[in-house]
Amino acid sequence: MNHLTFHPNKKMDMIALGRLCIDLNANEINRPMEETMTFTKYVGGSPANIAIGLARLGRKTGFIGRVADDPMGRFIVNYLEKNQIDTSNVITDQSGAVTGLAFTEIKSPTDCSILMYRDNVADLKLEPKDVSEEYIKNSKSLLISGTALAKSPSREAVFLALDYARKHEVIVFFDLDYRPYTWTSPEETAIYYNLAAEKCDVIIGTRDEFDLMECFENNVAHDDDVTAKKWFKYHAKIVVIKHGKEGSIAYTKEGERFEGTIFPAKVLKTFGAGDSYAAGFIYGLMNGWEIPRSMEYGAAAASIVISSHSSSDAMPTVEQIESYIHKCKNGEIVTA
Ligand SMILES: Nc1ncnc2c1ncn2[C@@H]1O[C@H](COP(=O)(O)OP(=O)(O)O)[C@@H](O)[C@H]1O
Ligand SMILES: O=C(O)C[C@@H](O)[C@H](O)C(=O)COP(=O)(O)O
Repeated sequence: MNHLTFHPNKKMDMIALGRLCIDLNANEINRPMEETMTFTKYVGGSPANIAIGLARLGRKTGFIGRVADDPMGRFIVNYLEKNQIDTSNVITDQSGAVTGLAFTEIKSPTDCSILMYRDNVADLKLEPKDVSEEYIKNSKSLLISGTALAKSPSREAVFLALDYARKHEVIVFFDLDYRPYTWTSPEETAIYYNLAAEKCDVIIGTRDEFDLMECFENNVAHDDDVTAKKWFKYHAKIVVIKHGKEGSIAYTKEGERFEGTIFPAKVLKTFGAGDSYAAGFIYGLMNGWEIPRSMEYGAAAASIVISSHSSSDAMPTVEQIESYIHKCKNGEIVTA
């Protein structure tokens, strides 16, 4: 069944909007931050990671965002360009804002945390005037991430991009990507997340993220079916609820429900799972695949990334995913 219709005659496959940051991932794994001495630098930020993931899979991808006018900002733009991501709509901020940093602590493969430095960050300085109607019109899809809704003017820029997408039949993916640091309160988050989600075709989030959005509702059982149904009254065609190593569940407006399993992984760290899952899943949908096959691709991409040191640089190619799935099905890769 064809759940999404991507416009066939558009130049770009996906434009991502929002956060372009730096991840500093601990080199000394299995240690708390207090004892971690060295880090490796990567491009980071959820929408950046997803765009890199989709570009690695061969899709034509672009970005709308702001970077700081500093060497970190230039590192990000160079990296996107090296990965064939169009940066014509990435603006260098001149307000003195800085690049957002995420230091990761890997205490154990299952106990990871992220320490974010996000005061006066360039990505949240994105303005409505930075969002080009023409650029969005020429893309088959738009990806927004929840963090870009955290503050003005980035918040207004997201809503303008959503209006342009609706006007020009651009499919919108919403990765909820909740990061508490930049929000004032859970209530504020819920209100803006709900307003944005009403306009999106595909909503992807963890159970915790949907719980946050439902803070004014009565879904005490945290029931995925209830969550998904709500969105089909609006614009959504597909809702995906992720459950970490328990896998994921996808719902469609037509009433289908698909359970996605996971692939084995030699887990180094858990972050990066969601972004790689989104890249693989979106790739499948854009190929016109059925939802279970798209979920399988997302889950395989996630297993590859959580078995690697980075979230962005480790994004796999089609060949890597195919080979991973093949090896798992042959029993050559098993959970560590
Ligand atoms: N420990 C794990 N082993 C294998 N796959 C995993 C593991 N954790 C997550 N995944 C995969 O990554 C997907 C997204 O992970 P999840 O943790 O739910 O998202 P997020 O990283 O956004 O919190 C899962 O649906 C699953 O396919
Ligand atoms: O999103 C960030 O700013 C940090 C990411 O780059 C980081 O790699 C990460 O946390 C990925 O998150 P996930 O894919 O949602 O697990």
